[in-house]
Amino acid sequence: MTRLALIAHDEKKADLIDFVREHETRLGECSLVGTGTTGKRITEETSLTVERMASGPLGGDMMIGAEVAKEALDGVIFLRDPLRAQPHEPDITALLRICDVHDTPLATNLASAAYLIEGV
Ligand SMILES: O=C(CO)COP(=O)(O)O
Repeated sequence: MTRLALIAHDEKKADLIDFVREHETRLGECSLVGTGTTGKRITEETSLTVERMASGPLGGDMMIGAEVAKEALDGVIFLRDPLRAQPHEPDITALLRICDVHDTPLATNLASAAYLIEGV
């Protein structure tokens, strides 16, 4: 089964929830993991269940990165907030980097996320 990570910064969480609702059928065929707050909100606000890692600022991005390093993920959708600095920026950069190291599909905006879920 396709295993996907879903992550969004606070300003992008509503967009990700709308995306999940719009693509519920396709995403329902996948196993989903996410950072803490993102996973909680998707689980509460959509029909899908997300396995939750720690919250991003507490190491959640690194936990997702470890899954990528183990090649245990088929893709990562990470809606970053491009307009605000994050306290855990090094963790975010590390996650993006490890996706490139393992050639793991990574979408950081909604348009590319739509392509990603059709392609994985
Ligand atoms: O900060 C995040 C990703 O860098 C997301 O973490 P949360 O889903 O816990 O808000």
